[in-house]
Amino acid sequence: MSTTTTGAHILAYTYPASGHIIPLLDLTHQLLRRGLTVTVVVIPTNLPLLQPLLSLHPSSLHPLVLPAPEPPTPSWKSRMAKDQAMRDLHYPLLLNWFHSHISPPIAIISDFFLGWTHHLAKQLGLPRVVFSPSGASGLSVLFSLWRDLPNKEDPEDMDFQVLLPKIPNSPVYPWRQLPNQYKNCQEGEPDWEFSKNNMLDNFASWGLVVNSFTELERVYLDHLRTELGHDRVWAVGPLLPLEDDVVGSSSRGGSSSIPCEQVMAWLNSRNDNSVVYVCFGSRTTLNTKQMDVLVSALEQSGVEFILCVRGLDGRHVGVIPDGFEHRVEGRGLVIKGWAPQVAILKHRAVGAFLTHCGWNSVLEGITAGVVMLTWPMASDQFTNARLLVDQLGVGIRAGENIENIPEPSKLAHLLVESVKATRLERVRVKELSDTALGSIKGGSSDKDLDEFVERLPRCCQN
Ligand SMILES: O=c1ccn([C@@H]2O[C@H](COP(=O)(O)OP(=O)(O)O[C@H]3O[C@H](CO)[C@@H](O)[C@H](O)[C@H]3O)[C@@H](O)[C@H]2O)c(=O)[nH]1
Repeated sequence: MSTTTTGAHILAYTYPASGHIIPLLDLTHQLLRRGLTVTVVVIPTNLPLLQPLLSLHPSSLHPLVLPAPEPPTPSWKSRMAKDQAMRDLHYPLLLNWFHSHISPPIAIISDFFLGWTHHLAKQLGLPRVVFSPSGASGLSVLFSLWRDLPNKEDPEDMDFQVLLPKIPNSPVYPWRQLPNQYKNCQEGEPDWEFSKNNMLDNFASWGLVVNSFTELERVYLDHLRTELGHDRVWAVGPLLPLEDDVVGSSSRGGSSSIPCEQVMAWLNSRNDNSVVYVCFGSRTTLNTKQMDVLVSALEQSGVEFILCVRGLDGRHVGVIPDGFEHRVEGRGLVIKGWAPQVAILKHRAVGAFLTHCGWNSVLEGITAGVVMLTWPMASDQFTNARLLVDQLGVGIRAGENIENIPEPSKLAHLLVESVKATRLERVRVKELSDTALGSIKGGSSDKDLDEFVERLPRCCQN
């Protein structure tokens, strides 16, 4: 890592969802360590997430708290409606803030769901850098969909095959597995126009920083360079809390519902690679059938496990049946709420991870060197699962959303297999873990980050 002496000031604008804000804050940490000054835009509820970083960098990190848009009654019609309201509220506030700042940022880095910031940056005469919390393969699919706009004739045909021949390995997806923002809205609707423009604005931006590493997704990164028509694409992942930052890894993205020490003590008494960690990210809830299958498989399997579950207010979701925790007492730990995921995955006792394949979970699982049982549910997760199983050989297919819910006995068998020492996936994922760690410790991602930081002040002189 090189430390810049320029102290350039940049604006990092986070999208308010855990899977998006966590990696951008980890990137901010890296930029601060390289000597940049960073103003981070957050909505009030996310301000506490900045606290660990603020205590490490009190003079070079500045929060800029902007209000969240007021929800209409009864609530938002769609995520896109909420995103548009945020744009309408934040755009003029940011413009004013820039104009009144004595030493304003020289560049804006913002999440790919904030494509409209391209126009703000343009109006200010600044470069905008896209931050992708998804991998290069997932992003390639999103770009390809919004550029080529594939459509199906029969609106009911969820099995309609969508061919994406330009992307490496020419993937084909059934319509049902396309990201919601694309498959659930119709051309001509306001949501559609907003989503399309918001995504295509990312194409027009100055640069792209991806939470991935070259050795993991080389062909997709190259594909993105070709599609964008320039080489200002930097792979800087896996973005993680620093290894020596105990606070960072135990409270990343939120405070744990159970004290982290209690979870670590539980894991300390287990054998190496014996425990399966089960978690479906920050927002996915299981329906009743999915939950029934999962708990019954965990019971049948006899494996040791940590199960992290969450329910979202007002949603009809599967719940853990009465008596389950008692029946698995001694070999299963249930965390209701937020789990210290990175700390759990890094523990030597954890050997496998049943995951929905959110990209952060994928990178955290790879870095920790655990075998992944894949059960993708939505957005880029089907792409991520294919990468893990078919291309990297470090994952085992377990399920697919509601269309492919495994039999409890089949899932129980996979849980047992996933912690076996002899599985080839374990050998491969350990190697990939070494490569991932090498990339951020002086390797490809470290170099990309250095180059990105060096090019920032220069890009502003052009
Ligand atoms: O109890 C929990 C649950 C989650 N996490 C963390 O929260 C993040 C979750 O991110 P991810 O695994 O990517 O899942 P989602 O929250 O579902 O992420 C959304 O954003 C990702 C990045 O774009 C996409 O890949 C996903 O498909 C999308 O659902 C990870 O860092 C986890 O370590 C915890 O620390 N504790």
